[in-house]
Amino acid sequence: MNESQLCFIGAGNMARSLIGGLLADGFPADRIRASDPDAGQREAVAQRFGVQVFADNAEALAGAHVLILAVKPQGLAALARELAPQLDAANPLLISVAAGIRASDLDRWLGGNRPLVRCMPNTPALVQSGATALYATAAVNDAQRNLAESILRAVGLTLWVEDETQMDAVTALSGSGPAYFFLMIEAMQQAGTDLGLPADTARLLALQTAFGAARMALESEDPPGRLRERVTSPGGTTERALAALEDGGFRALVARAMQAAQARSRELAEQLGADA
Ligand SMILES: NC(=O)C1=CN([C@@H]2O[C@H](COP(=O)(O)OP(=O)(O)OC[C@H]3O[C@@H](n4cnc5c(N)ncnc54)[C@H](O)[C@@H]3O)[C@@H](O)[C@H]2O)C=CC1
Ligand SMILES: O=C(O)[C@@H]1CCC=N1
Repeated sequence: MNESQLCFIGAGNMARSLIGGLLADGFPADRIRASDPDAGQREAVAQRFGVQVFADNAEALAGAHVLILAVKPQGLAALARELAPQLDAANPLLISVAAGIRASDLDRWLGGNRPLVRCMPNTPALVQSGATALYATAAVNDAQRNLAESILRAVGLTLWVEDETQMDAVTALSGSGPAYFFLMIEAMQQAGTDLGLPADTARLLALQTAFGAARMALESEDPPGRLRERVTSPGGTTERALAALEDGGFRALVARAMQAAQARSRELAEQLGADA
């Protein structure tokens, strides 16, 4: 991605996470532009990251080699139709981060046969600890595939899926996943406070424990189940806690949550993809 100019269309949560992660990786701010109709969003991005911002998408994308479409799925069809006539001359690589929207629908809205990569990143990209699955359409050549991968790899782990339908499951797992862990941290912090700890102590212990467990699981050759067993002394405290979680249907609840997210991703594809 050495000389590439990147343009983010939509400067909200996901764009900011990607921009922040790219800058932390050493990507120069003067090669990133962002556009957003919302003045508050533009100001926030310009102030925080020092990138050039635009109210007008056409102005922002001039000269860009890569366009990252980071608007809500509901706004993607209208945006793609607006962009289509402006893409012919430069033929930039397009990267969509939108949940649900199928590459074939987006490609149709963009005028057809565009080099288009659909991906599902997550917000820990901000701290270069993201996880992104990518899917390329037939119009994407090897150089463009490498370019898309290098952009997302700069902010965390990347992997390609060859079967696009898997993107709905990826969205349910890693796209939405940070929110599940944040909820767990919130719940543990609250429970710690309720058990009598000062709020700051409960917060720090919950955060460091989540971080330590994730890091240990990542770095260990043992599966998480084995690591769990090593915390669980027979007749001890963890055993009681885990029994309460299992009795409460924790695993089934997680499965239900992810099935709901996958179903919503499919539903978005059906509802919004029908837009001619
Ligand atoms: N937030 C997350 O954790 C993740 C979000 N995504 C995807 O990223 C996309 C954006 O989500 P968020 O950043 O969370 O939403 P957001 O609402 O924070 O940001 C979207 C931005 O797009 C702007 N926008 C709307 N219409 C526009 C247009 N025509 N041209 C330019 N900008 C326009 C809005 O003003 C807003 O600032 C969605 O499609 C979502 O599915 C994907 C992975 C994770
Ligand atoms: O909640 C959403 O729809 C987006 C996609 C994955 C994470 N946030």
